[in-house]
Amino acid sequence: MTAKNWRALLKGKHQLSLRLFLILNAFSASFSMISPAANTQHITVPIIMILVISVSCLGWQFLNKKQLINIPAVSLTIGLLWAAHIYLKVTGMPHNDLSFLIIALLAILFIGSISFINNIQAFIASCLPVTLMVFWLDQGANWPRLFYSIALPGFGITIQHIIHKRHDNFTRRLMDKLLEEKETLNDLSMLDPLTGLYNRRGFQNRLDTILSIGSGQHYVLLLDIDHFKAYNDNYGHSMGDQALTHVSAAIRDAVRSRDIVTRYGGEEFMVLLTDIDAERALQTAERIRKRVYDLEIPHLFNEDVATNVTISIGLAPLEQQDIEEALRQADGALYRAKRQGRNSILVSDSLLAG
Ligand SMILES: Nc1nc2c(ncn2[C@@H]2O[C@H](COP(=O)(O)OP(=O)(O)OP(=O)(O)O)[C@@H](O)[C@H]2O)c(=O)[nH]1
Repeated sequence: MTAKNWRALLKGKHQLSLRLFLILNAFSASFSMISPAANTQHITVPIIMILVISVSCLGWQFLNKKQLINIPAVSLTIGLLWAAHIYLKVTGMPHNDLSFLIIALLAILFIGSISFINNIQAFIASCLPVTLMVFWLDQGANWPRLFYSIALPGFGITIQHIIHKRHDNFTRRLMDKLLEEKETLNDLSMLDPLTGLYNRRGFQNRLDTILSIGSGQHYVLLLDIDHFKAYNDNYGHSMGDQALTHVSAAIRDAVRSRDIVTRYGGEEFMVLLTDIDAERALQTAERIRKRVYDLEIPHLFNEDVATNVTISIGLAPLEQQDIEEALRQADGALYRAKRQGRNSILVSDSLLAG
């Protein structure tokens, strides 16, 4: 998951909180009209607007699931409308009703805190207008009680917000870690564990990238260790593994970083020389052959070839991005190199014809 996806997930979570906020406000506005907390004007313009806005936003969100509603704007608007409603109610009363003010304040704080536990800005936007209005209407007569009514939920939501933030951060870190490990596993699944070279999957992955860029001429080398069965049979499988590792490193060192070196089979390697001409490709093949020879890994059973480990190489051009055909041509050249005495490089018929 990318940081972008994470942000989208958080936005989705906030939109869900907004839905709860709208439902609670619609419910609360309807209830205030049917069963008002004080016997003054029941139905005010602000309370009708709260109901209309809440229901409209809910309907709009239901119809346009992918469109996000501006949460601070909606919560501030509803907060201001509640403040206006309270003002109209209180100014219609013969004297200030503290219990009405406290019930109104607690109701708004309850809706804000239960909906926006993970969105402190929206909580403030929805509750601040009412809080200021209630303090202003009370004219400081009962400020300790009002302050207590705000301080308690305010403290609660702050602590809950911190806990939520910690949970979110923990989940985020956990996901980053899992993502990192997935990348590592992905990389590992593209590498041969013995030699550290690309395996066929890794090769295909790199090849796709190179072909999509699509510039220059590329050449394929197929390389095979000579009489490796005899090496294994006489020196043992574990020595065989060591020889494979050294040969792999020699091949890797003999080419450029942009070339792709692959363990193609047991003791067979493939190199894709990228963006290179035929002459340089042949020179590179010769450099590889010599590097392996110069390793001087003793191989007394290399029959008539040498007394150390050697490789044979087939070289073919990659034409029209047809890797299968290039490999077939390189394999033919490798086969002939083996028949003609090994420890040598032969080029494909297609290259000779060209
Ligand atoms: N030690 C070791 N040996 C391997 C591995 N993979 C393949 N081999 C051996 O490589 C040998 C390949 O032998 P062959 O295909 O008969 O060819 P060769 O003996 O090299 O003869 P030519 O290719 O004709 O020169 C087999 O003995 C395989 O067991 C490996 O991972 N480790």
